[in-house]
Amino acid sequence: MSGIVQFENVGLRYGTGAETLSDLSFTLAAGGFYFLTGPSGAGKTSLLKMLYLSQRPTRGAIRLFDEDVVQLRRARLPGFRRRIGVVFQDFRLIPHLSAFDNIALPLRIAGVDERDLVTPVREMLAWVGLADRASAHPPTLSGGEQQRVAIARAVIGRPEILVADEPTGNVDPEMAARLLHLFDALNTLGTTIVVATHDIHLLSRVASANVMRLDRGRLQDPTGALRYPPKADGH
Ligand SMILES: Nc1ncnc2c1ncn2[C@@H]1O[C@H](COP(=O)(O)OP(=O)(O)OP(=O)(O)O)[C@@H](O)[C@H]1O
Repeated sequence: MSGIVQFENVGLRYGTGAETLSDLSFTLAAGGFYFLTGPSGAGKTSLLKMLYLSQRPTRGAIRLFDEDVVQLRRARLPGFRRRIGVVFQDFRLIPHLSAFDNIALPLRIAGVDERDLVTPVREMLAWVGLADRASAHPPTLSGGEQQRVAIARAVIGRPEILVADEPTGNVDPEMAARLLHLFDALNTLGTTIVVATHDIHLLSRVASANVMRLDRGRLQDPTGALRYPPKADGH
């Protein structure tokens, strides 16, 4: 098995300065749960952007769903992106759409019938604790509420990969645990999960999760756990 995501000697340089990310080589197994952690500025968001195809690497190879995506033609990008749910650090909700309509968006884009999307959207609103805010618009929601709408929108279409950048940064510990449970449930259904977080308390909450640590643009992988299959001796 080759993994759903493969990075091979990937490097990223913004402009003409030093590389922001260097020598990234790892494989994520389909159906795995991965945390990406590391200090502020280590490059977590930059790595995720390459994974969800909003940033091309300056060197190296990236394969998604068993296809080389570095030289992907622009016309093919939407097809790949539809298979990846993204929770952006800055949410990126559509301000003139209600919470309900923001969450319904991926289903509408996928052509789901209006009659069939009401129940899943309402269930998702309830799951993230916003059942009574369905008609509220993002500018009238708190940061934590907006974050929960963003998470609901990212997971509702059951993407093959879910990428979440600091998805619990604006919520209290109880809600963070609930959201993580939602990711875990999605993972059980087969979605590969990648969560970038500063919050080291989150890391122990998903027993099956692998932890990827970035430090100054390099991945720390002393045990080789990011290789699939893992090394036979477990070290
Ligand atoms: N578009 C860009 N142009 C130039 N430099 C950038 C750009 N995006 C990020 N950087 C730089 O790349 C480095 C890594 O940033 P990145 O946002 O990936 O780190 P991070 O680990 O996600 O940080 P944080 O935890 O604070 O969100 C930083 O030094 C940042 O200033």
